[in-house]
Amino acid sequence: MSDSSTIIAIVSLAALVFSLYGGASSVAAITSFVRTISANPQVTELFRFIFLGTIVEAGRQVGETMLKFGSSLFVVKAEFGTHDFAYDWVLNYLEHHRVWNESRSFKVVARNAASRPNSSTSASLGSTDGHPDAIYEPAPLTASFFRWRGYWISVNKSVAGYAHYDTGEEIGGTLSISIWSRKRQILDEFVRAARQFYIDSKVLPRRVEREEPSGALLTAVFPQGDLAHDWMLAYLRSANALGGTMDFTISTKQSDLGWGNGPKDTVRYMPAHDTKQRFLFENPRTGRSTWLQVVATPGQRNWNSHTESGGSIAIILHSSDKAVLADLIETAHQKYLQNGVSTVTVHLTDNRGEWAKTITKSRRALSTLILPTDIKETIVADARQFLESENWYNQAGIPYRRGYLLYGEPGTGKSTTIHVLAGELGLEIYFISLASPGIDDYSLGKLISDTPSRCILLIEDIDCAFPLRDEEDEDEELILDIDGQLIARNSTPPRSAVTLSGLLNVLDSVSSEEGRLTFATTNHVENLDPALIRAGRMDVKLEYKLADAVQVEQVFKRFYPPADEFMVENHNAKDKDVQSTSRGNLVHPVYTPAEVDAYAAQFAQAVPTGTYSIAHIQGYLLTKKGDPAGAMGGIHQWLKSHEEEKREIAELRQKRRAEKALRLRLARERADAAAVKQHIANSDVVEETTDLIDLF
Ligand SMILES: Nc1ncnc2c1ncn2[C@@H]1O[C@H](COP(=O)(O)OP(=O)(O)OP(=O)(O)O)[C@@H](O)[C@H]1O
Repeated sequence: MSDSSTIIAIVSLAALVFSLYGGASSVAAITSFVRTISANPQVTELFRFIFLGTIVEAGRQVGETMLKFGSSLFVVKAEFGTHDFAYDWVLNYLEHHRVWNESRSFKVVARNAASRPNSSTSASLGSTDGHPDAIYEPAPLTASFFRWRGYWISVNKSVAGYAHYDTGEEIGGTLSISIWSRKRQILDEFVRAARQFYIDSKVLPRRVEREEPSGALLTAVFPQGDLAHDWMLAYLRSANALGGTMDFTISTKQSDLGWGNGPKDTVRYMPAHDTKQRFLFENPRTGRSTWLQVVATPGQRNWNSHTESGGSIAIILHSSDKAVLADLIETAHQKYLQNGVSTVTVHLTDNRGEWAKTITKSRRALSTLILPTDIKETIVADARQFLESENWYNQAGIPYRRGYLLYGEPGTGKSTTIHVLAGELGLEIYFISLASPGIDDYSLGKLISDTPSRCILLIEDIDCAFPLRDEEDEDEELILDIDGQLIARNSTPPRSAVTLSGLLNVLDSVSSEEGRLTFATTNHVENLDPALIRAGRMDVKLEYKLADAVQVEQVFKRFYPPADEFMVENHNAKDKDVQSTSRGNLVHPVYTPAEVDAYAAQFAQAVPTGTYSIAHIQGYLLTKKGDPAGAMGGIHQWLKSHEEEKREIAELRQKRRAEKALRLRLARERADAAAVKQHIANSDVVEETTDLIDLF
């Protein structure tokens, strides 16, 4: 059928339909109209063009379908969603291969390159000018081709859902790759290579939310107040966990634990609350690395005890292997034991009887504590075992608490022992002096209930509270009026407002059954009430004596540790005055360990055993810093002058005591005389005498 006859047929058909509704006259009009336009060659041409177009389009669609079918046999395709780790592997790998290098279409962002997880295509415009870098990213919808191991691969990055405001990381969107090969395993190889490259290059992974369900992640929460929380904190500090964060809280408070800095720094950097730190956990057992994400949630601050509770550290492990989590906890524990706790925190009270101040002291090594035999190891083991035996105490129905009484001469190491122990066990010290103003039965109870469960409660000089009433204190001063009447007693040490029953109540209270170690120290154990020191309240009693020869020798050696390498190298010079070196600000001659040992032995022989405290000896040695020969040479003179000093003090004391006794006697005599006078004045005898006198 010719084109024109087709048109005539179509139009006639339309005319027929129209005639059914429009009538015969209309049909005739339309038929004549169709005839007229079909005679027009331009109209005929137009209809021919439409017809041909329809055929071409149908052919194209058939061809495309066949091409798709054909290419599925020769091309392997894969799609990666931005919300998955596989996306990060592939994107990182593609960027490394500079796939977008030849591109003409970019998205440019201004950002600090260090904060970008995937920024290898960044074009640095200079980061030293105080402005962020420009980072070139492939524009979405740009297809790129590159060759990989002999295969052509095309890459297409679809429009991202949106970019995270803080990090610039894209959320939503996809990345599709097509590998021009019939072999499926090329895709496997490509993904494996991208994954391995990602692991090796250790790029910062993107952040993930804790709530995000993912079979690729493990989440563990460490609640504040639990020991494992402290282990993790110690690990985060040592691993410089702030490496991946841009959000900090800065503190100059010594009590705040910085995560990325040593304890000696004056300014501490801490992660801003609720931000996510990412860093690599190097597993010492397997030698492999796993990315961690850390979220620290602060707890509620108790302004009385200056403690925090209810917070947590959440760890998201970029691994689904639970053994990695176990390894992480073990590593953190080891780190905590090695050097995690480098300071000891001590809480002090104010004069209103409240926890007011916190100070930190450097941790003291166990080796610096000099006690006879193995007392220190025993006490550390005892406390450690107690802390690990909560279940046992609960099962046995025994209150979970332990009391230690350290008694003996001043300066023999009682306080030092507690300091060392706190460092060893990673516990904080809550220090109460019963003689402090503001401490009475009520405030004592409140203070103790405000302490956390795992801590050391230190009650120093506990005897201040309970001097025996029937024994007169030798330093007591009686204040009498002019008539010898007793006005007041003035005595040292000061009396405490705490009563014995108040203290016993506090020690026995339910709140003190939560794994707390109570330490009491005294120089006068004989003054303590037996009820206070009975087992159950004071379970371990340790006597501290004045130094014996072994201890004296050890203190000496501690003062003059072995020479460092520099000193040893120079030791062979003949003239000791010439080969001096400096330790701190002191310039002193150099001595070998053997020489120091010999001086130490002589020194220990010279000091009479059981006569001086370590604090005393330390005081003398401090005047001979870096000079063991001088220390040895001067000891006899020091002992002599010390003995003289002691004798003088004893004589003075004796004199004062005699004077006091005399004053007391005179005062009593005066008081007796005054009493006699008064009695006479009031008595009938006097009245009668007076009457008699009056009579005369
Ligand atoms: N056994 C010891 N080992 C190491 N150092 C000690 C020892 N005894 C005392 N010292 C040193 O002496 C100083 C005082 O010690 P410490 O305060 O522990 O004595 P103390 O027995 O508690 O005295 P006090 O009864 O007067 O409170 C500290 O600086 C400490 O370094």
